[in-house]
Amino acid sequence: MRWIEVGRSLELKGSIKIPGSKNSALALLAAACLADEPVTLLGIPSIADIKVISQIGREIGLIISSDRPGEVRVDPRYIEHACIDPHKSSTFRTAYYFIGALLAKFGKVSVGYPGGDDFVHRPIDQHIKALTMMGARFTFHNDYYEVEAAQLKGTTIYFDTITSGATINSMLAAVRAQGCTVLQNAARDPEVTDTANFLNQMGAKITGAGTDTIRIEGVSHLTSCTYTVIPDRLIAGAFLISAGITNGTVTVQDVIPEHLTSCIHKLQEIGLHVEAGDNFVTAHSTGIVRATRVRAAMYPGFPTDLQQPLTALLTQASGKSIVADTVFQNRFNHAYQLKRMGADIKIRSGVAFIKGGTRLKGAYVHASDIRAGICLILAGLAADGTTSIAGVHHIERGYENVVEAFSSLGANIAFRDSDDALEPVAEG
Ligand SMILES: CC(=O)N[C@H]1[C@@H](OP(=O)(O)OP(=O)(O)OC[C@H]2O[C@@H](n3ccc(=O)[nH]c3=O)[C@H](O)[C@@H]2O)O[C@H](CO)[C@@H](O)[C@@H]1O
Ligand SMILES: C=C(OP(=O)(O)O)C(=O)O
Repeated sequence: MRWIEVGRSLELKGSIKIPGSKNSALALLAAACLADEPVTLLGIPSIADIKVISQIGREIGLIISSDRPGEVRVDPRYIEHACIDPHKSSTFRTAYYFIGALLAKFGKVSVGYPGGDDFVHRPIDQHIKALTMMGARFTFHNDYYEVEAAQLKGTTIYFDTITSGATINSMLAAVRAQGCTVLQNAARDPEVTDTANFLNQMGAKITGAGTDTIRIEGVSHLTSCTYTVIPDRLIAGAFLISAGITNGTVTVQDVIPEHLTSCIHKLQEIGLHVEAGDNFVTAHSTGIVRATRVRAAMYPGFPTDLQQPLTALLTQASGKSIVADTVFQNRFNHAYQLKRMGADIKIRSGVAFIKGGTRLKGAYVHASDIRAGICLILAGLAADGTTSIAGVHHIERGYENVVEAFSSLGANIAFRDSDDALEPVAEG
């Protein structure tokens, strides 16, 4: 068994280069299947989810090679079939992008039900609605489902709820569909825009990505290109929050500061001094941590994926904070773990009420998903004693070298496994 041990670590200091975005990279790797020629992707993070999607790709005949870290060459010319391993599909969220990416070429795709972080209920009804409106037919089996379409046809789709996954999947399907597809009430997330930019660079005709109306004119051929994935705004946000909880100063480099706008404003409201340049953001603790209200919402709202790390910081605020998540209403597994560390949090009707100012103490805790894991690392940095975090495989789905990155800022943090001597990590 492996776990992460964190010792109290105050005043983190330094700079972190932010890797490419997990959520974008997953979409781009699937999108590469639409091309008729090899493409090169730069900035692809080395994380578990990418390894699984690459394995799936290889199993269907996609040739994926890499000469340098982050650089991935994808040759889609020899894809043989579109039967995606149901077991592997269920170990991460976005195997469904293979539907959008392969349906036009193969006429039939089979795929397992989506996995990923478990927030009780993550429906895919908007994917089904959009693809059905474009002419696809779904058949559901116990462990997998099949999607068939002799010819996808463009149409106007109004999403009942704003979803980045269904927006990206529909855009992928529309790229090689006949005629024009219009996506209304579309997600405006940077990962949607990134996918559209990559597709356009291959020759797709997509306009409006980044707004709530996206138009896609179907094309019959997509060419080779080299494209760099956007930086991971969610990793960047978590490191900025780490400055607040440790009373330190942390710079995130190679970021697009505009993608962090809601996070920057929230941290300023809480009391941090935040400075943004062309491609960096620095968060500097002023020693003040004010309580606040957070309503996690779809982009450009405060990201649900930063709600958990921010909650760790709010346990140290002066006063009572209120956190609601309008995207995943039950995304509070981390709160129960924080309570084991001494935090005073009550969850009522999908809202977390956090009484700040409690002294956290190290405990055995479990990361139930990626961001819960990062939340617990942050809490561990502020806690007395040693915090032992199990569920490391969840964290590794989304974070590259998380232990090395925090160590480089001065954190007392280490991987442990059952063979290690049970020496606690040092206290700062
Ligand atoms: C791999 C990936 O990119 N994951 C991100 C993606 O997940 P994912 O793409 O799954 O999230 P969505 O943007 O689709 O979900 C947004 C909201 O729409 C709902 N919904 C979604 C699809 C659907 O068919 N029906 C439906 O009702 C969801 O339950 C949720 O309430 O966006 C989430 C919201 O920013 C992030 O937390 C995840 O990190
Ligand atoms: C929810 C997340 O990921 P996924 O959608 O892949 O489960 C996340 O990255 O926080």
